[in-house]
Amino acid sequence: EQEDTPITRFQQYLRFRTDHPNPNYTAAVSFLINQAQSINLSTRTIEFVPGKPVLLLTWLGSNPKLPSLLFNSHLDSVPAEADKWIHPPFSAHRTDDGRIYARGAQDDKCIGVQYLESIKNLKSRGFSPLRTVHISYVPEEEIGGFDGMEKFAVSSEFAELNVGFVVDEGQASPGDEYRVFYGDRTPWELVIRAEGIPGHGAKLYDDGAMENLMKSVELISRFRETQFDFVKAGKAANSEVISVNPVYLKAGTASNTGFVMNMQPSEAEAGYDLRLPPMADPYALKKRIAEEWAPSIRNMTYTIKEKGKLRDHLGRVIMTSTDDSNPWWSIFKKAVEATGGKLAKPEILLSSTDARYIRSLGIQVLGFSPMINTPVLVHDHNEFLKDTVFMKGIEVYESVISALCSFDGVYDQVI
Ligand SMILES: CSCC[C@H](NC=O)C(=O)O
Ligand SMILES: [Zn+2]
Ligand SMILES: [Zn+2]
Repeated sequence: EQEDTPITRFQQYLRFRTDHPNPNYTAAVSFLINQAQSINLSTRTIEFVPGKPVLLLTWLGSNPKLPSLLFNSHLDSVPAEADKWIHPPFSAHRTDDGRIYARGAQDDKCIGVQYLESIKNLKSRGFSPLRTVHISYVPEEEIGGFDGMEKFAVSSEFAELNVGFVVDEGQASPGDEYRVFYGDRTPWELVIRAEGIPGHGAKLYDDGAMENLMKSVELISRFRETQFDFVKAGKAANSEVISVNPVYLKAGTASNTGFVMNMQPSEAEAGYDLRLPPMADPYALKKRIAEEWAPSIRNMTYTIKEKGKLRDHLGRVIMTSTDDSNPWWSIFKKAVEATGGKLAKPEILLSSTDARYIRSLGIQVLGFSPMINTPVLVHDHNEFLKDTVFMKGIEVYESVISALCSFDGVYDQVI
């Protein structure tokens, strides 16, 4: 007979194929609904986009008028190159020394199961919450959250939850202090295009498209170096500077065998993954792009797709305060410490999570995944989490959830 333990339940959840590019959410959501019903949580599925469900679980508080708490995770994961893994990425194989290998083991199916397991334990001890606790499972985070959290966050269903404070995913910590994140970087998809005079490949002339584009590519590389130098000099963390990384180059005239080699093309284009930390000045950067990186005098144009906002509706920079003026922070910190854990200095996250959509509503979010002594393997081959770390995480959430939902203070929105 198959065992049924928190670990086997974690393994079951990891085996659902919610990896991109074709995540199947149906089976994973039914599994979670079953788990939730077995501990008497109410369940609700909302499809803002058909086939892309948001699952919402609720544990009603004794004072449901108080702003609620939301614990969020995403259902989807990035793809895995199975042949490059030492154990198949969807087998959730557990080694003799307790490593559970699976895509999603760290990012972020661990927290999705830990939330449920910790509530199960709290319930079995007879604990009941003062504030209502919600758990959400959203689709599409890994590809930007546009059909997931972005729509959920602005929905009437979300507004009705009256959320006061949110905990979302964080990242593993190789050391023995838990990492916690008070802000994300905002992604911009930047494409620069150059047009120019076409001509014979043998001729030297000004204003060719490739020449125009390459000048910009060099300028952008130089800017990238200045940002990276701050990091290398120890003046800023990687996540505190603007990163701009080339992700594609497109130019040339196609031939049957590849490219026509004696023609200088009339169009050329480059794409960048650009990330802005919350404290960056988006206007200054846009000016730089317009005047230096894609100036019309060099026949250049550009598009920026902003995948999230840097400021809330009142124009405030979107960050969660992590000092003792914020009672949610103090309660969270003490709750982690009560389990014998220590928090590292709060950080900005290098990448971007769904937390940015909630922060842009003016609601505070901390990014937290309780994994210490664990190498950071998000989106990497051989992603794993140790069983002991997973089990300890359940205990940490028991402490965090019970402390936050017992907070009876009046300071419900301290930004
Ligand atoms: C364009 S938003 C993409 C969101 C994605 N999140 C996790 O990796 C990221 O690249 O950070
Ligand atoms: Zn994630
Ligand atoms: Zn991810």
